[in-house]
Amino acid sequence: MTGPAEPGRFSDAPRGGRSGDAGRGGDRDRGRPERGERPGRRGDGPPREGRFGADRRGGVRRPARPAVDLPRHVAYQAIAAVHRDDAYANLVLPAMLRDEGLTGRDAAFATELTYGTLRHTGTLDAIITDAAGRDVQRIDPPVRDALRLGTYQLLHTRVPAHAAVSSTVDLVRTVGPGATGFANAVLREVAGRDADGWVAKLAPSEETDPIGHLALAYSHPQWIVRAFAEALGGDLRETARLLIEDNERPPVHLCARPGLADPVALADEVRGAPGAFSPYAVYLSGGAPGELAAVTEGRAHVQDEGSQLVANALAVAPLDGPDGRWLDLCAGPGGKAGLLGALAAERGARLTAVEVAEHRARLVAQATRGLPVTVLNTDGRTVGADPKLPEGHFDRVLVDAPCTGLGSLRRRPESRWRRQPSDLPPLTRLQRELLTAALRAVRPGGLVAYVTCSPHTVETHVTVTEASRRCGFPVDFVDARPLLPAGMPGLGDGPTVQLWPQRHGTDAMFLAVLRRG
Ligand SMILES: C[S@@+](CC[C@H](N)C(=O)[O-])C[C@H]1O[C@@H](n2cnc3c(N)ncnc32)[C@H](O)[C@@H]1O
Repeated sequence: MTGPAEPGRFSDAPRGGRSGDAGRGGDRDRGRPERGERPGRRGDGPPREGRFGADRRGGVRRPARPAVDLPRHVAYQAIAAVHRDDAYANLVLPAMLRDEGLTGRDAAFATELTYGTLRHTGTLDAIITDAAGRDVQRIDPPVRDALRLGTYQLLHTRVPAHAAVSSTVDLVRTVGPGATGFANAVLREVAGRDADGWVAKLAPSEETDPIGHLALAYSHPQWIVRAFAEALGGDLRETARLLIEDNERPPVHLCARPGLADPVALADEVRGAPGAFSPYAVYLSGGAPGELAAVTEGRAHVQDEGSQLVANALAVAPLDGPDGRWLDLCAGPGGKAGLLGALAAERGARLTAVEVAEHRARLVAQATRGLPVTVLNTDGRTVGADPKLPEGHFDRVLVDAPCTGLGSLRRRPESRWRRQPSDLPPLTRLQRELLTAALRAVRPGGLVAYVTCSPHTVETHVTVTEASRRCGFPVDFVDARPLLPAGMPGLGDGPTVQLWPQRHGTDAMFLAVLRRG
């Protein structure tokens, strides 16, 4: 799966880390408007007109209540929307930044606070519970979100402690009046240790409970840490490196569409750098990718390099016989269909792109405009029943299956806390059904690439093994490693491939290539 780029001008944004090492937020409080000079919010918040307001008793002017500065206010609103309305930060935050007119460093600061607070929520909650002497779940939700934001600033940015505390107390004054004393006391307690000090106090012992330790130290649910550790063969050091990557701002990659853009020229055009692995990748170092001319003109699209690699692997896998009918069985929103469609155009092939959700099918149509792609808004499991999806018809088939998305947690900051182990059974059933449909759709001798943006072995190895065993056709595994660029490190023993953020700088994409006998 390819997620939208993290909003804001990420070149300016301070990076959050486990310790205060990476934050550069401290500078932000120097040279910024005094609190109260800028209005905090529209409508129901402190007045926009300035630092002094009219005394309610009439006439006499006195200092107004300090307002919350706009970046923190926006971050708070985004975090509250995620928790209150089940919103997605990568959708609500850009809209809020736009509505409030936040750009440049202010937008980057609001983005860092929002994403950082959401990623670290589990550990922030454990710290707040300890500091407050009461379960964080018993704190009024608006005050709880304000405390999370304040605690994140204290432990993961270089915002000076006094600024983190006072701005959070100001925020609590507007969202939970009556709790300012409580918030002040909790934050002062939090400020008594740094992030490492809190981990030392609260995390289970590394020796007796290594999973519990990593979960608290790097703010992931334990079941996810366990799944990562299993997929990494029990290597807990590498698991820790992966968890650290999940807490970083993700890179933004472009895919220079083959035949439409040259990656080296595109890298010059966007002041990026050609990718390390994908022949089409360009790494961006800043800017708003959606606004680049190459993207608006359809010469390139935003796509994680790992997604490019797995789609390209299907296209380059050796195949005997006809090679003109390609199928993408789970196409929305169209990232891989965009790349496969451009490759199909070069090779005289045609791609059928299937997507069950209507709005996502429309996105696929947009993403593949001008390419030899037919979009079908239907269920991929109807292969054989839908005349447009005949059995044994296609030469190359991609199944980029719906999955937990555990391989792209860095792009979806709240996702790790929303996902549950109970999501796995219905997802893996659907994955098996879609892969079985793909094996029905491909002709004998044709190829199926099964891809997930999750390294969870239940969604990867178990699904592929079960589906290929039970599909009713002879199926061979093709070694996927030679289908990736020569010299790419860390691809394991094959025949499947697992990419990793901490090894390859990509999302954790899984790839299995199957040939129908
Ligand atoms: C992982 S995403 C695919 C990402 C896409 N390949 C890309 O690169 O942009 C999985 C997609 O499968 C779609 N989907 C889920 N169930 C489906 C089904 N039964 N048939 C077809 N598409 C389905 C989802 O709506 C979602 O858009």
